[in-house]
Amino acid sequence: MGSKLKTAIIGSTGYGGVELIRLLASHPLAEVTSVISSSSAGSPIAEGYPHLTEIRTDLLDDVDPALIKSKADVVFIATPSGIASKLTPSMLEAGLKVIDLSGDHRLKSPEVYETWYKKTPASQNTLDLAVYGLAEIYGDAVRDQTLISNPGCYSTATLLGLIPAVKAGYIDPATIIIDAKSGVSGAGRGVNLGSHYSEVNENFSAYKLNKHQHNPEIEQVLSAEAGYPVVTTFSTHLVPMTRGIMSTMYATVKDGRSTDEFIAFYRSFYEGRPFVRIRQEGTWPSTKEVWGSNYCDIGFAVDERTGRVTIVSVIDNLVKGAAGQAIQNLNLMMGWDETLGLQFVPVYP
Ligand SMILES: NC(=O)C1=CN([C@@H]2O[C@H](COP(=O)(O)OP(=O)(O)OC[C@H]3O[C@@H](n4cnc5c(N)ncnc54)[C@H](OP(=O)(O)O)[C@@H]3O)[C@@H](O)[C@H]2O)C=CC1
Ligand SMILES: CC(=O)N[C@@H](CCC(=O)OP(=O)(O)O)C(=O)O
Repeated sequence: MGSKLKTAIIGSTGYGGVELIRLLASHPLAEVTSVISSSSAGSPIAEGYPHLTEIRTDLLDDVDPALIKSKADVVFIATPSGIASKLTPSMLEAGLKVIDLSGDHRLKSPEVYETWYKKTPASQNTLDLAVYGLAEIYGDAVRDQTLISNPGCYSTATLLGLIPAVKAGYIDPATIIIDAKSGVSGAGRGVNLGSHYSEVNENFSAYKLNKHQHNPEIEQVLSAEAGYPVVTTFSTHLVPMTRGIMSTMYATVKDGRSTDEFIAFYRSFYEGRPFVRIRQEGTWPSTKEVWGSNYCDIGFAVDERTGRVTIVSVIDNLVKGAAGQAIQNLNLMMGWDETLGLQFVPVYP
């Protein structure tokens, strides 16, 4: 225990924070030495999460940069958007490395952030410092950095499914349509009408159409990869399940590429990246097949009749979409094997 890297979690009483606690409990080189709460400091975390009884007996700490620095070297910030932007400068000043799970440091333009999140943006200086941690694509840039911005859950599933095809010119980026669905834990632990059992159970609803805050994040990355501005239609839906995201993407195929060519190209693109698994022709992934794991599974179907490809990408929103990728980024930041503490077989059925 003594020689492990010490980490702290702000927002430890939320779903993302509690998932970090679960995953880091079996990390070989890192441990959680401080769990932090803005509303319940002084209480044991197991009071709100009895599944942590006898696993974490320590009391929740205050959000105090000096206290956190006295206990840890890296801090995960798993708070609602609009809060990490306020906390990060004081954490960096205290000498902590920061991994932000919220949306506050993903968009490079403060104006774009303000438009989509309707909140006060982080300063341009802090945004310039932040490295976007889509681990399979930008992992090399994460090493030795002090501020990592963990991608959005929908963005992770979507971008891992689209980037290779956009980069290599397999599809026309102007034709991309993204149809995405999430389980309810994506909305966090806070109670609101939209995540109420009676509203969600036996229901399937669209929300935030053309207004979702992950749309500019997806466009920012695809534009950089394409080399020119890309805009996408991005539709989000709530599914009556606890965990899981499925992003189904449609685009016009270039140069008559076949399903087999997509599969072979994506396999070579993600070679050596163990968390992306490409399905064989005729099988498409489902959310249960990645449940509780850090995998992103991707499948393809080119329709010669329409000239379009359908790309299906699934993740567990709380693992690859949040805490798992944050730990993958911690591993990359520290120069460790990216799979440390993340080698879970999905829970099935
Ligand atoms: N849920 C998911 O699947 C994903 C979530 N994310 C992002 O990760 C972040 C956390 O999400 P999630 O865990 O689901 O959210 P939750 O709502 O479950 O938890 C957020 C936590 O933030 C803490 N918090 C609230 N206000 C403050 C504050 N002013 N200062 C410090 N802490 C505060 C709260 O704890 P307390 O009151 O104890 O301080 C709360 O438990 C969000 O930005 C979310 O968008 C990203 C990808 C996926
Ligand atoms: C089901 C559900 O409500 N999901 C959330 C996921 C977003 C999220 O996690 O917030 P960030 O923007 O900080 O990544 C949503 O659609 O807003």
